[in-house]
Amino acid sequence: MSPLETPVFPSKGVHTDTPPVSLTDYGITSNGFLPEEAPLRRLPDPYYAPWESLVESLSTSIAQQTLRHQVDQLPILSTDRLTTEPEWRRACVVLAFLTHGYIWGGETAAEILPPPLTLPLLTISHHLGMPPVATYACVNLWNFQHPPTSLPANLDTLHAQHTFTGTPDESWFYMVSVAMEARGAYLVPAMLRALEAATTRRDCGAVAGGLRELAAGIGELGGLLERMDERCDPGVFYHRIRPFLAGSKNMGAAGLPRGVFYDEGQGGKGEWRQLRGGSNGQSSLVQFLDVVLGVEHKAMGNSSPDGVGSGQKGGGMSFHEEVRRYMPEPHRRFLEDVARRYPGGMKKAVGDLLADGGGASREERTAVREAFEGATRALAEFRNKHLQMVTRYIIIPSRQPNGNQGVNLATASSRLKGLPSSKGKEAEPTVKGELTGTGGTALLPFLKQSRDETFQAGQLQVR
Ligand code: HEM
Repeated sequence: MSPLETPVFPSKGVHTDTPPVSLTDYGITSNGFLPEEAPLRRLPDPYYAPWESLVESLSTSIAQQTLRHQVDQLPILSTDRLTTEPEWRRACVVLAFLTHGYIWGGETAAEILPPPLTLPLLTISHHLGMPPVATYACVNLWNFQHPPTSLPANLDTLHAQHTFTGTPDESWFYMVSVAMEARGAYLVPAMLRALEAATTRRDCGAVAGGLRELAAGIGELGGLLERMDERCDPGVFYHRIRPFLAGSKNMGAAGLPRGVFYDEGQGGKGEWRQLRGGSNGQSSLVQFLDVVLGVEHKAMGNSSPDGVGSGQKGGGMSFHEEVRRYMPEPHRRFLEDVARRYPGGMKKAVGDLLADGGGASREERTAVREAFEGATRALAEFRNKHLQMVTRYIIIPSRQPNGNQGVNLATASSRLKGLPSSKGKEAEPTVKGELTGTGGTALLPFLKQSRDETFQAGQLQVR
């Protein structure tokens, strides 16, 4: 059976090979949340040549500060000629790069996005079920290339199709995530089977085996994460790459007090929007691991309005819940359906197994408990590695002068503004100045809370 035919949600209590729902319904492939085939390199219809030629020379136009003028001259192209999903995704990648290049690629931030960008981008993002910005899907999931004989899990042969800076560091930064998504892909069907074994068959051997597999898989993801240092320089990341991924939320200090106006032409029609920037926090794979284990995140990014004019508010929602809106719609739906199908995930299922035994021996129950604790520890350790990386790539460079250029628009917004933390207190002034993530989060307290919530999930009540 191929991974695509793996039963996802067989009827409860019945072990059947006929899946009522399959992973393909959620856009999940044998590469997990990555597409099955490497993304298109170009839109096939020559009608889209104006977009393609601009994105091809993106880093040069940004460096020469000609991009805005070129975008302003673009014709307003229709999305009617996008016929397949890979084409819609390709169009999203192209316009997301052009959009962030337009906003952040000048002496001052551009507050107004022109109709040649906004009109097609709004239609495309609506089609894909994501906000009209450079999401994790645009810069990572749909922006890679690899040789035909290689697999996307092989980080050494992966390259980004597009970057803002033209640096190998930026390509590597994106490709580390792509390799992680590919490496973790097998965990999706494997963990659904383990959840099924825990909740319907109550098969201790399968549950313990699945959880051990999960711990090992997370360890591999952590190994890939640590390879970031090989080819992505922290100074290049902080001063040159990261500013382009910034959003329009909490960006007053960078010249976007109202966010960005998406000008839809027709005499001033349009909307001010405040949206998060591109962040790996939008990875569906990592959130899937949380759902599987039953990790509950309450940490908030911040209390600023989000999605102004769209009727959506960030307030009251945890960061993890909020960023699901930045995932492709089928992936978001998948996470919601899995959480609904297995409420409380493994934490609840393992707790139930341990509480009533279900005929399992003491040894079997001990094995399940230890495997569960090991898997949650592995995910918390992954988050610890990530925290260390954030220190190396954001906290330390934020103390050092920017040797490359005078103005760094997006980092200007990172200065301490006394953002409220999730506990309602002022954000911890751990490091003078730099405290917010590209998504606008009060950085270190938020990441530490996410890690601690993962450790807490491993504390089973039943003994
Ligand atoms: C140079 C490397 C990296 C840096 C500097 C970095 C920075 C950050 C920052 C600032 C946040 C806070 C949220 C936000 O601003 O949106 C964040 C969150 C997050 N990042 Fe990274 N990141 C890096 C690499 C990665 C990679 C490769 C992954 C793997 C997919 C990842 C996964 C996450 C996740 C899942 C969150 C949400 C918080 C959590 O669930 O623990 N990051 N990251």
